[in-house]
Amino acid sequence: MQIGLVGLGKMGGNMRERLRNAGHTVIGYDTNREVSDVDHLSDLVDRLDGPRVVWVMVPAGAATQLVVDQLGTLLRHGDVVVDGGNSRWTDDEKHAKELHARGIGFVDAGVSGGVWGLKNGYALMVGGDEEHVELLKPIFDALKPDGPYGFVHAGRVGAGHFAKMVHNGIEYAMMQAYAEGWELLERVDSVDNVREVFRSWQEGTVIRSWLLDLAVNALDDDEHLERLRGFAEDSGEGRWTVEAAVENAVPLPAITASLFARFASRQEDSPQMKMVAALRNQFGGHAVESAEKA
Ligand SMILES: O=C(CO)[C@H](O)[C@H](O)COP(=O)(O)O
Repeated sequence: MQIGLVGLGKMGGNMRERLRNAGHTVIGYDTNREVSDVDHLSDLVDRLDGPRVVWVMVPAGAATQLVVDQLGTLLRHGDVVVDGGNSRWTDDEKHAKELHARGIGFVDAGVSGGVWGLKNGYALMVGGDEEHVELLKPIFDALKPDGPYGFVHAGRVGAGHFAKMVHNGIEYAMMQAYAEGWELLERVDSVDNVREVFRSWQEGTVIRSWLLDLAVNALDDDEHLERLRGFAEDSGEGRWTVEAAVENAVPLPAITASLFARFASRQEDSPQMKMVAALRNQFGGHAVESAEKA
C-alpha cells in the first residue's frame, strides 16, 4: 500500500523504515531536507494515488494544526488523514470536523513504542470510522507488534488519543513508583546493591515490566544515575489526564502526584516549603534553614 508520512523525527523516521521493511511504499516529508523524500508537502500529495492516506507524525498542538490545515487544502474527497502524534483528544474532534467539511476522513492513532518501535513494533490505539480504519488495516498491521495484541480500534474519533493519554498517565505513575522505590533503596545502608535488586525483580515478580527493564538498562549505564540531574519535563498528556479526571470527577491520586512530582523537579528551591518552614517557625519556634546555606 502507498502512504504519505509527514514528520520524520525519532518516531516518524523509524515508522517509515518499518513500513518499508513490510513492503509498503512510503513517501516521507519533513522540514529537515536531509531526511525528507520530497521538497514540499504538495509533492508528497502529488506522488500518492487515490484514495490517498497521509499519516501525520509531528508535535501536538500548533505543528499538527498547521499540517492538518495544509492537507485540508491539498487532499481531495475520499482521502484520509491519520494523526499519529500525541495530540489532545479534543483536537481530534476539531480536525475531523474541519476535514469532514471537505470530504476528507480523519483517524486518530495513539502510538506507543518509542525508539524501540522499529524493532518491536508500535502499539496502536485508534479512533475513527470503521471504513477509514479498515482502509488503513495493512498499515496498522505492519506497524503493530507481531503478537496478537498491540492494536485496538477504541471507538469514534478521539478515542485513540484518549486511550493513549490514559496510557501515558499510567506511564507517569509507574515511572514515579519505580523512581521512589529506587531512591529509598539507595538511601538505606542495609541494601548493598540496588541495581541488582532491580535486576532481580525482572523475573518472577509482580512488578516486572518493560519500564523496569529500561530502569535496569539505565542503571547499567550509570549505576547511581550520577550523571543526571533530577529534572523531568512533560509533554502535556499527564496534564490532560488529570484535567479529564477532574472533569469526570474520577479520583487519580497516583497519576496526579506523579505529574506534580515533575513540576517539583524543575524548582531549584521550593517556595511552598519556605512557607511551611516559616509557619512551623511561627507557631512552634521550629528551626529553619537560611537560604544562604542552601
Ligand atoms: O508517548 C510517549 C511515551 O508513551 C512519549 O515518549 C511522550 O513524550 C512521553 O510523555 P512525557 O514527555 O509527558 O513524559
